[in-house]
Amino acid sequence: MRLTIRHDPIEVGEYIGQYIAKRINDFAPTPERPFVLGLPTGSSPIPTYRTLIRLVKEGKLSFQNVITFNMDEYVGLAEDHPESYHSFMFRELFSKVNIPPENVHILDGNAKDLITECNTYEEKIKAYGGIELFLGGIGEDGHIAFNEPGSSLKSRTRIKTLAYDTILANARFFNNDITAVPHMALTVGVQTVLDSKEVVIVVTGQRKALALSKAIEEGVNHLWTLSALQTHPWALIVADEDATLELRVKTVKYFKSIEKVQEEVEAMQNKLKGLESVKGDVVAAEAASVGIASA
Ligand SMILES: N[C@@H]1[C@@H](O)[C@H](O)[C@@H](COP(=O)(O)O)O[C@@H]1O
Repeated sequence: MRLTIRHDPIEVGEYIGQYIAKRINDFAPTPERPFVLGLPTGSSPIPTYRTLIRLVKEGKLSFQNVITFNMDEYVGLAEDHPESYHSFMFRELFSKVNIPPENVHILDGNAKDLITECNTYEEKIKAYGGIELFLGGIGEDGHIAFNEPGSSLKSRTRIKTLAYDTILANARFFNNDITAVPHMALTVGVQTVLDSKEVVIVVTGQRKALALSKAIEEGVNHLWTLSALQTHPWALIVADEDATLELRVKTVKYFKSIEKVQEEVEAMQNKLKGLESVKGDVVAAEAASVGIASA
């Protein structure tokens, strides 16, 4: 697992937005081979979504061949309620990028048969060959998606009762009226997230500091479900300075030093690539001068 630290939520959003755009562009998705992206809601990913929207507007990124699967949705909240995750995603991202509506998948919290809805969701993900990159946030109690403390780390998409802390935390979106916050949700499971090829987690703000330390400085534990990420082969957490407040100085220094080394290695690789392409040009020019046609 890597931890990258940026100054504030805006810098975190810029970093993750650029990172995702690069992954999509390097993948070069086509209609036959789309890029499958998992997405979260919440306030934390908003700066990332703003970066993605800007990159699309600048012509540096396209969602034409991107398929999305959202993490979760409330049960029993009308789809057009301003706080439903359907409304959130449309407002914060989908209405502002060139994603075909049929490429978007969000759990239906009003489905007649919620269990079938969850099982079908898992099958749809599988049918696309799995998720390439899952972007996620965390709750203050360390939950990922709506996998509240005590969730099985092997869990899959299912119905979950929300923890009281989560209901309280989300009341800010419902005029601070906790009775208005749905008490149940459909959510992808911890294992659904772990099954994706790559996981990127955004953690910003002091509110998340304890959860971050529990997730990365202690063992894998179902009481802090994000900690399951320690078992993932390709995981990245991007945090702002405030979110690191509960981490040991040693942990922060360690991950910062790793990032520095990584940057040096990348700079060296780019330099070598540059040298190789210059070498390639020289060879091609020499070949042309002695009449060898290039293949
Ligand atoms: N189900 C969502 C999570 O996916 C999200 O990570 C969390 C944090 O939200 P915020 O980013 O607003 O703190 O909120 C909800 O619980």
